[in-house]
Amino acid sequence: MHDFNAVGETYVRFMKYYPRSDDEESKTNSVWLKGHTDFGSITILWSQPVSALQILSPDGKWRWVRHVENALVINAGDAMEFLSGGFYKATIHRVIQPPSDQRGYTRLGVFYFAIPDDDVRLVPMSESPVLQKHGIRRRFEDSEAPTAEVWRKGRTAAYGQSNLKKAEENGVEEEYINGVLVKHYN
Ligand SMILES: O=C(O)CCC(=O)C(=O)O
Ligand SMILES: [Fe+2]
Repeated sequence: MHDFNAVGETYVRFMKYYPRSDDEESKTNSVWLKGHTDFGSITILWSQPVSALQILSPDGKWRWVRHVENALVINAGDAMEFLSGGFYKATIHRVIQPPSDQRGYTRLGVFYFAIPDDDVRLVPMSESPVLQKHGIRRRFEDSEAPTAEVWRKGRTAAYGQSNLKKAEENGVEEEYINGVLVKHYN
């Protein structure tokens, strides 16, 4: 599934966030990267001291991911949710302006995005006794489940391009990618 010799797009990203002006912050509501899920299986983030990453908790509150020295933060992604039949939910996370005592620093991010090999079909591992015990939630009929390649290309192509429709109730932006509802949380 994550075979070193197979074709796929597992990658490492190194990213620097520079402090923004008050004008930029007010135009973007202090959101640096909108709420989203990553599309691979897991993402490994090196914990680093300038807080900015938040996750959306099931109670609807955004919570800071606290820095722990030398720790790794692991996010489950879409592929993990599909393969585990919903047992592991893709983490909804965002990046916002750091708390006031940490503003003014350049923030470094180092991320490892593990993505299943291109030819892996994202169907639940229904032979797993754990999933059988907890129940399997399918997002697609197995016959229509996308491969990792189709899913990652769909999600990548959609970045910044699609016309997002604001959902009436809560202001969450939504789009369909290969028949699956993808949400962007502000
Ligand atoms: O900067 C961060 O801590 C997270 C970045 C992120 O979520 C992403 O690049 O997908
Ligand atoms: Fe992310």
